[in-house]
Amino acid sequence: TRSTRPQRLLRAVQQKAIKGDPQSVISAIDYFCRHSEWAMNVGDEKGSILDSVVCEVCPTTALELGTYCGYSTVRIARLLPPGTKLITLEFNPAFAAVARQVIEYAGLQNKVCLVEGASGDLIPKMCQMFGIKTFDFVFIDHWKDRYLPDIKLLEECQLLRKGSILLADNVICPGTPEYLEYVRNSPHYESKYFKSHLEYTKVEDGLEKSVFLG
Ligand SMILES: O=C(NCCCCc1cc2ccncc2s1)c1cc(-c2ccc(F)cc2)cc(O)c1O
Ligand SMILES: [Mg+2]
Repeated sequence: TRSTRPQRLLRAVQQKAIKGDPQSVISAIDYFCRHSEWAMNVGDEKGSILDSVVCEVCPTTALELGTYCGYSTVRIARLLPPGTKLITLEFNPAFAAVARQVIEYAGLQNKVCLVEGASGDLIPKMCQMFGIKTFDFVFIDHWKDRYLPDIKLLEECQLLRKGSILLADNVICPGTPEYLEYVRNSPHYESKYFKSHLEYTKVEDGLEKSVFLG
């Protein structure tokens, strides 16, 4: 049977990147997506904004909603000091299977815990599954209509603390209007928009960074 796009992306990593070198994995995926097939990774332009926020926060506990092929997982995990854990949730088993191999190729499997399932089911189990009290950093990049319900769920489960940072992808394209309206008008968040472009295109998109004020 024909291969899938995530499988072709993984093959590009295995053929072009250096095992154990996260930067070469990132570059191989970006090259594949620019020159062979577009894929919905956060990409290099928004990816460097993601990098700067992760470096500023220096999280000890981090959550990613939406793993896909593991591109942003590798971007985040490569910046985390030893002893920190990135938990990443993926709904689609085929995406998760590819992401595990991409993360392992980058040599970051010891810093990442990939959990398969729906965010709405898994978020309430974070404490019992991982003993996580609160997340310092959350990268939101899954179903666009789940952004708002899932941050409300994070609040309800008391998984956010004063100063927790949320960084949301695609707030313009495909767009998350209800989420934006909420974090920009809620007294519980201080929000800032980082203008950029949809990965590998000239279409406007951006990241919204929101600090939970408690
Ligand atoms: O849908 C996108 N991303 C989510 C995939 C959904 C995967 C999920 C993970 C998970 C984990 C736990 N619970 C539930 C879920 S659901 C997405 C789409 C575009 C795009 C932009 C323009 C286009 F023309 C076409 C696509 C660009 C992007 O950067 C994206 O991130
Ligand atoms: Mg995205």
